[in-house]
Amino acid sequence: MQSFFGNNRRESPKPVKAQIRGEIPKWLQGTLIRNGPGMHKIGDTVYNHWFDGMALLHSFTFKDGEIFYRSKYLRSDTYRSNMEANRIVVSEFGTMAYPDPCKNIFAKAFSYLSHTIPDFTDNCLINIIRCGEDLYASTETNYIRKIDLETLETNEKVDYRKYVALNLATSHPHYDTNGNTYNMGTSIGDKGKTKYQIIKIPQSKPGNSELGLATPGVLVICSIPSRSLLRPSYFHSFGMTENYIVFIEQPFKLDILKLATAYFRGVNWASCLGWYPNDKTYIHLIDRETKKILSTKYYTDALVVYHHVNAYEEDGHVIFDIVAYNDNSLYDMFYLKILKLDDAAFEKQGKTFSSPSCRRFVIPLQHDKNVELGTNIVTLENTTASALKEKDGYVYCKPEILFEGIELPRINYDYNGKKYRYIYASKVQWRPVPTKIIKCDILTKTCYEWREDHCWPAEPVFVRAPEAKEEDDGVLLSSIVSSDPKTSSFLLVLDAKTFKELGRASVTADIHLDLHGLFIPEK
Ligand SMILES: CC1=C(/C=C/C(C)=C/C=C/C(C)=C/C=O)C(C)(C)CCC1
Ligand SMILES: [Fe+2]
Repeated sequence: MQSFFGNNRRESPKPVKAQIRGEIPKWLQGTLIRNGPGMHKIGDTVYNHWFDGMALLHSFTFKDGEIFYRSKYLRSDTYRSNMEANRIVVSEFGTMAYPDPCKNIFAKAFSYLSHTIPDFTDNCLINIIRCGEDLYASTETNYIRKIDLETLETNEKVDYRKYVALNLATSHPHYDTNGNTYNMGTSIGDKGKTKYQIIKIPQSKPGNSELGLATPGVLVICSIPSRSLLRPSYFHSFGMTENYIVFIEQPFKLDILKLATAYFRGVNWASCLGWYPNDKTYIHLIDRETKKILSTKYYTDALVVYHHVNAYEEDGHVIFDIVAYNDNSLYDMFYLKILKLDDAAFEKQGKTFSSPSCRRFVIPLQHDKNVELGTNIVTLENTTASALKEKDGYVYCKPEILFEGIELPRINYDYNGKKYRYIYASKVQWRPVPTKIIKCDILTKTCYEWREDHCWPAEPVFVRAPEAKEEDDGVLLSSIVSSDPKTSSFLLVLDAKTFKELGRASVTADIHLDLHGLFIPEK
């Protein structure tokens, strides 16, 4: 496990033909493009955290029964500056960079003061997002980088701030069936206010290089005032049903004053995230039509969620599923000094971290105003999730635990915002790194697992079969990194219904453990 994480991966900018074993479905035409950290050491300087590494894009292209692999480092401004200096000169999530130490002290003093709300990095390493025909590499700052699907080359640098007041934006947008993209972010201290913004990016006409320039361009659907001006909640994703946006304002907060002073306090951005276990977690439902926030104050106990799984409406309830933790320790687990521990030490350390559970919340949209305080106002059948009516318009919600130990959840996205049955995810046991791929059947509560020795699977991506009738008619794609020097890494293709292996495509290239990605079908 040790060597695994911290070493730099070589890019393979030219297509590498994969060695195929088994039967890859002929209908599978298109490109799986994914993103993740690939370079953790620059010159003599090393990043502290796995989420700091230079973004390495990679892709598997399925064409007429053949599969080609390629990978290329994102040529972000950060990448270029670091390469030019042959050391880390731009700060990331877990690593604060300082100007050349031998620079005179005035330059240093000046550079300290110029880092109030810092100009964040454009090392977009987390995901790939679609705006109409255009693809962007994304992180959680205000920058995204347009990329070329085929060559993985880096194009325009786009700053959300040019279109909308956003200092941070998630890497987990949603898409509607008309090709519009929805995302959420945080506007810090604009006009003295801190608020969460839900934006809609209409699909840009092909060739428009700027983000969603199609008229009317980026739209703010709704602004949600942060409960705290200087400590807005951190959030990594959100939910969307046919009629509602689900936003969870959790007690895992970004301290703006700490953020603004981190630079000359010599600490990293990660240390500006704070966990407040005695605070509540507020659940906001925003009506997509009226753009209004529902007035009922739904809340639950303190939790930390990174990934929403899905959300839908049924019989006057909004049901949403999330992968949640009982504290904020996950991000601490990804410091490279932890990930490089040998297995025994890692296992001891790993057990101190809270593990994920997939939790279902059921939120009644209406309820009889006269019911007794303390009444459970969930009227939906066969769920143990509850919502207790309290005074002053508060409703205390408790989830049903669907599954334990799953992360990086994906679904058949045709069912996003709709009642669904299957979750495809990575299974993690006391270590954040996925060791198995799993299919969870919400109806029967049964799971199927795939694992193999020395194999480290990525988040499984579902691709629907052409004449799909059922939700799980399709395949699952996962790039599997092999830690056995005698075995090449490979792309695994599973039948999503039977969870049986259909085939695998071995690649003699340096495949890295990545974070998230997308399958783009051949047009
Ligand atoms: C640089 C930077 C940030 C980066 C956050 C990152 C890079 C988060 C990555 C999260 C992942 C990969 C989660 C996986 O599930 C913040 C904290 C938003 C704000 C300050 C500047
Ligand atoms: Fe994520």
